[in-house]
Amino acid sequence: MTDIRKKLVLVGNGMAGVRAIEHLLKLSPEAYEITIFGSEPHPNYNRIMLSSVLAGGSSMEEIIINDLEWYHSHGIRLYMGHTITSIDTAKRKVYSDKGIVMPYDELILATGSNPFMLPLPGAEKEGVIAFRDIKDCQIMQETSQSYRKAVVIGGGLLGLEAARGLLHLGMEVSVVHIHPYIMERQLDEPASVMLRKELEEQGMKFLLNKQSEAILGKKRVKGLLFADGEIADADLIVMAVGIKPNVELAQKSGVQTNRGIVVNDYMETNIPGIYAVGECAEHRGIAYGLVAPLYEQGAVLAKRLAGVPTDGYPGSVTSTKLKVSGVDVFSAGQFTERTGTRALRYQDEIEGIYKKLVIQDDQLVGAVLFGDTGDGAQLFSMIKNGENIKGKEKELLLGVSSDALASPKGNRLEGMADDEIICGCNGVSKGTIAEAIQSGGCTSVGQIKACTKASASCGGCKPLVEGLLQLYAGDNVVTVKEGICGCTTLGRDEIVAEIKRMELKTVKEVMNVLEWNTEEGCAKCRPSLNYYLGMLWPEEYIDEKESRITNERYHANIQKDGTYSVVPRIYGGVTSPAELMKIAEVAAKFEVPLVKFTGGQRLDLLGVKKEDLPKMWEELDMPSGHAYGKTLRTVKTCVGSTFCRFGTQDAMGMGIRLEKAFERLNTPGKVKLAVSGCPRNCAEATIKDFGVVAIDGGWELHIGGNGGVHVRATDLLGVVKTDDEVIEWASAFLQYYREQAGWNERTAQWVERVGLDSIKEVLEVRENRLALQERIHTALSVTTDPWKQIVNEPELRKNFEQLSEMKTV
Ligand SMILES: Cc1cc2nc3c(=O)[nH]c(=O)nc-3n(C[C@H](O)[C@H](O)[C@H](O)COP(=O)(O)OP(=O)(O)OC[C@H]3O[C@@H](n4cnc5c(N)ncnc54)[C@H](O)[C@@H]3O)c2cc1C
Ligand SMILES: NC(=O)c1ccc[n+]([C@@H]2O[C@H](COP(=O)([O-])OP(=O)(O)OC[C@H]3O[C@@H](n4cnc5c(N)ncnc54)[C@H](O)[C@@H]3O)[C@@H](O)[C@H]2O)c1
Ligand code: SF4
Ligand code: FES
Repeated sequence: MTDIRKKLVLVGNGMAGVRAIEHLLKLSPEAYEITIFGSEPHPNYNRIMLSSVLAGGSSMEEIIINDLEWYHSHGIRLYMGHTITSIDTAKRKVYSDKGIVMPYDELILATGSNPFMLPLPGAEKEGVIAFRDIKDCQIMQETSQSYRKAVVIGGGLLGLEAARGLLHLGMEVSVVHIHPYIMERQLDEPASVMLRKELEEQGMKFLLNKQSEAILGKKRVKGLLFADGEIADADLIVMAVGIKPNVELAQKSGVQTNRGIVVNDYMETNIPGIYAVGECAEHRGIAYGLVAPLYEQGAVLAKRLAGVPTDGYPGSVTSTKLKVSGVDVFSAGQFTERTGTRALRYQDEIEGIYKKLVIQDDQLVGAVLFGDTGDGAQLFSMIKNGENIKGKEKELLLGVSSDALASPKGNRLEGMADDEIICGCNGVSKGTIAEAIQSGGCTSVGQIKACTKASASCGGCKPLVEGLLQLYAGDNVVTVKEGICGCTTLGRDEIVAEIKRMELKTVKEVMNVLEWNTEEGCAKCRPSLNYYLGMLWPEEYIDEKESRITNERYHANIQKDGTYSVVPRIYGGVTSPAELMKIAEVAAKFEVPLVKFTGGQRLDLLGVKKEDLPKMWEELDMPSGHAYGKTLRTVKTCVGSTFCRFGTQDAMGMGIRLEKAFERLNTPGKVKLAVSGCPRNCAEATIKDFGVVAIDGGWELHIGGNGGVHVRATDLLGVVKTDDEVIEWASAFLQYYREQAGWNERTAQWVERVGLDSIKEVLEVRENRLALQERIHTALSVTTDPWKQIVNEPELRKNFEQLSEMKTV
């Protein structure tokens, strides 16, 4: 019996083309007899996940989207490893390089892109490749077995993901970039600089502002020569300098091309019956290079082919997320300022967070997030929907949680149309996820991932998927435990318990024994492990300087212009004319551009050059104020009974005693204390981590307060009579916090998480307090003043000054 169905041929067995076919099969499963040709010898796979394969996160098998059984079960004829070399548009036939001639009624061109290869002399040498397909991935894996040095040309998304993968494979990796800062197409300069520093900490080297001139070597690559005459040694060169739409077949067959194959809003080319979709298509002058818009195009094309009415494809706003473990970078829309736009920025160099929102006519038009990208998906949704955000700008900058999204108040998710794409990487709509929860019974993000593929690639959509879970599954949501970072599935408590149980003593040992999935860890887990090990083995553990954040390594806060600030300790905020004169002299001698009183009652000398730091510390001859670390910062005091007529206790004396007792203590997050001499509370003790307020005949002890972004008033821990009791309770509280909280968790978050009662229960038992006090004494007994140590140890000082002199690339 002859098949009377129309013949549909797809050229290009990649992500966009096959996605269009999947849609078509849903809309009109019997309409076409389908044939697919693909040059690659594989079924359709998730190209996005090649980065994950290279970085050791997925296997080749795991990235197959449609296995051969899928083609078979849908009656699709598949020619793998066949390249279509010509089209006879008059006779409606395509010709393959292996001699197949296939007639068509409708033809889809989905030929994707070709990587752009710099036409450098020597580019044909062995060991010079792109990063585009499974074959490239395999070459990199094989090369890493016998060679050491890799150079990646191009500091864009692809280049950085390739570089991370090569690091994982054990190679030394240098990224060559033509501009002064990386990912300039997605990031502004501050975010780019933060990203580069983070990647440098993971082991990547950067050669910026470099123009590649020639590839050196005989048969195989040996090095890369730059226009300035410098040479980078290389056993492997990966070019990742952009892509160009693959239009060759269309061009020679008379289909109109420009940069890409020119299509209208229905993905139709100038030749009747021929369509183009994906990276090869140029729509309204744009050829997209990310899957989300390509999937949107595929959905429109499928409707067109199925005869289902559609408004057509309007074009897309795009967002990107770098898929490098331990680094969170997000960028969307129009992220640079131009006439008529306003920008809001938030930068926290200590926590490594940068956020920028670009606003035009009260609408969010672009965003850049670094370090904390949890809100990326929501912000992107707002950019796409053109929502009016007047009055909410700051709230958005500081962060909206997924709870807020799902709540009736912030019902952004509720208001979203069912066909709006939630997961751009995998083209999963809100409706599909809702169905998986409501009809498919999914109750966790993992189940939704398995069922719909949403959140299976870059993970950027996870907050939205969580929001939908809350919206549709409510109380049935199963929260799946997550690791402290992408390098492990273990949570904080499990890690601490295992370190204790197995007596693990170094960061490397923990990573090996607890089977970290990255070799070097990341910026989240390395400092955490360093802290936990120091907390558990105070007398044995040698602090790993390289696992500390930058400010803690330099013992000074880096400022936005690259200079540092120096804050000496002034106990309880109480100083003297002699001390003030000394600070003034040092400030004048080193031409410090700004001297400022801090909120914690001390003096901040700002704008100090890196190379001046040890000399200034030496001349000041004062202890470090630790204004940069996760440790005791300040103890703010009021004048108390010494001068104030309302004062009932000596607030200054108590503050100084507390500061001397706990200075230099390593804590999970920074710790601020305050002491007020009466309940008028002029020292604002009730927004501190540990606040002491004098009352008649004693002291109130308050815990878990915070100023800053999320203001939290303290909880009352208890009331004590004597000064010694204040010290005993403060010691016990701080040590309990040290032992129980997660690294980077402030007391306010910790108290909120575990509850005041659970803390009281432990601390109200005197034996517990004394044991905790003893342990805090041990921890404190091994600390030294870092400034003095550097000043007095020539080796450290030399290293420090050499470090200071190093040029930042
Ligand atoms: C390593 C890597 C990571 C990426 N990460 C992301 C990411 O995180 N997020 C994101 O959105 N995008 C990412 N991308 C981009 C994304 O993979 C592409 O946008 C997407 O794959 C393009 O789909 P396509 O179908 O248009 O082209 P392709 O997937 O390239 O498919 C085209 C197919 O057509 C075949 N073909 C070409 N010409 C012919 C012919 N004449 N005959 C037969 N077959 C032919 C090609 O061999 C190819 O298999 C990444 C890309 C790479 C390489
Ligand atoms: N996470 C993701 O979303 C992701 C990951 C990988 C790839 N992709 C997509 O794959 C495609 C290819 O990625 P890409 O990074 O190659 O493209 P790209 O165009 O985004 O970046 C190329 C980079 O190379 C730099 N460059 C250009 N010429 C250079 C030269 N001579 N020397 C050094 N640097 C040079 C450019 O300045 C640019 O930053 C893009 O469409 C990208 O969006 C996306
Ligand atoms: S808190 Fe009380 S003692 Fe301290 S300065 Fe204010 S009024 Fe005086
Ligand atoms: S958006 Fe990348 S996995 Fe969903």
